Formats: sequence, structure tokens, C-alpha cells
Amino acid sequence: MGISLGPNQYGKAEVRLVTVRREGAVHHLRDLTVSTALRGELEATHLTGDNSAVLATDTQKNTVYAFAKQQDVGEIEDFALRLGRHFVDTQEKITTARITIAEHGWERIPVGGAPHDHAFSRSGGESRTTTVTVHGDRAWVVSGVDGLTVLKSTGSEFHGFPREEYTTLAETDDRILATAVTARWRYQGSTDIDWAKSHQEIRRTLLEAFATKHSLSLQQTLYTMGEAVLLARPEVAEVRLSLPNKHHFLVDLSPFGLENHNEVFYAADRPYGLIEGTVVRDEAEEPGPAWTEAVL
Ligand SMILES: O=c1[nH]c(=O)c2[nH]c(=O)[nH]c2[nH]1
Repeated sequence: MGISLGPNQYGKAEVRLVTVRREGAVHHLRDLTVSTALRGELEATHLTGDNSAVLATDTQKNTVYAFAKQQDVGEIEDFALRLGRHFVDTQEKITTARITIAEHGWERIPVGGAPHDHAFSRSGGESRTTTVTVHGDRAWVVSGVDGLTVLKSTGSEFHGFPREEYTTLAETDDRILATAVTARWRYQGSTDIDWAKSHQEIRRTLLEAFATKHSLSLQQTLYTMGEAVLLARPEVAEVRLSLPNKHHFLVDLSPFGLENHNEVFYAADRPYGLIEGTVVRDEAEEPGPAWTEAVL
């Protein structure tokens, strides 16, 4: 009974690519997940471990990043065509390349009604939440938002942190700041509240604060966002925020003779910093049983 290798392919799956293109103060953001898969004369590596035809998946990933720097990504179809053509044309043993791209949509955060230059919110994936506790003749309402993903492509710094034996992080005065906001706010006073309007205004306030605060740390941004809600909305006693720091690492393109002036980023999904905190009004009503550790 003979045994042979059947259909096979290989590549780098889910390369997370974020690009920022600057037009004066206006930044244009692209967010793609790119997968490459190559086919061809690849029996040798499977049967004997001879890798002479195997363009490393690491090289495929680097190609995605280098191409994003060298030419505007443009339409994802064009970007995929350029990549696929490149792999087939440059690798003798590669006959077929399949490039799959998902583009993640971002919208400009409106500030005072005008689209912001460099602050964005991700389209979709967001939920509005509430937890209501009724006890006797009283009720407590805690509402919030999950998965409100936001990013600013400048206006964020992080420096001045302790440098000790295990510190490698470089100080930066210009980085991408991105997070998926989980927020909970505790209402006080009556339950005779226009919930929809309150939600809409709190959400708008959170977004505007994120967009406009020049950030020295995500912690500072967290406090500013909570404070802004308390300043704008008297019906809110307290705001809790859980903010994952969705790190965007500058891709080192220097091995390919390319400079990267905050243009091409690798969007890491884990691990991530998790910044959490509460901002509370001095004269806030006492929390009811809805506001225990069980909430957020
Ligand atoms: O805004 C930040 N806060 C931190 O606590 C932190 N830690 C880190 O590595 N990067 C950052 N960024």
C-alpha cells in the first residue's frame, strides 16, 4: 500500500496590520487581517525536510508589512493581488498564492459634531448593557457599554516610568493608543430617566474625552473619561472603566532598508495591559446591592 502527500498549502495566518497615513493633521487609518497561503512543489519539505522551496511564513509576514510601507495599501483586492503576484513571480517553486484579507472598519469620532483628525471608533461589535436590582420598593440601575473600541493615532505618550532590571519598554512621546471600553455607570436619584438619551450622551462624552485628551497614560485617559461623564451627567454617581491597552507595535522595517515613521504597526492581541478604575462623585448616593464586586 503506497502512501503519498495529498493537497497542501502553508502560509502566515492573520497578520494584523494597521497603517496610518498622514495628510497634514488628518490621519487615515487602515486595519487589516491578512492571511497568506502558498502552494507549489512542496513535497520535499514534507518528505525529507528539504526547505529549499519553503519561503518562510515569517518572510511572508514581513512582506505584508514591507508592502504596506512601500505603497499605499489601497483597496484590499489590489493589495492582495500585489502580494499574491509577488509570491508567485519571485518563488520558482510556488505556483499558487491565496491571499485572504479582512478589513476592520473604523469611523472618525465626532467631536462637537465634527469628525476628529486622529481619533477613531471601530464600527460594530458594541453592546449596551444594564443591570437592574429591585429590593423592596427600591431599585438601582447600573448601565454601560461593552466593546466600544477606540483608537487614536497620535496624542498619546508614555514615559517617566521606573527603569529597573527588567525594563525594556522604550519611552515614547507619540504612540497609538487603542482600547475596547467596558464602562459601567451607576445611576442615582430617581429612576425617572430618559435612558436612551442618557446612554447616548454618556457614550458621546466618553468618546469625546478619549479623542481630545492628550494622553500621558491610559490611566490618565481613564480618569478623564470618567470625570467627563460625572461633570456632564448629574444622574450618574460613579463610573467604572475597564480598559485593555490594545498594543500597536511599530514594525521594524530597517532590515529591508525602510524607515517607519509611525506608519506601519503590528496590532497585538495578547498579552495586553488592563487598566481599570473607578471615578466617583464626592457626594454620590450610597450604592445599592447592584453595585457590588459582581458588577464589572
Ligand atoms: O498607558 C500605559 N499605562 C501603563 O501602565 C503601561 N504599561 C506599559 O507597558 N505600557 C503602558 N501604557
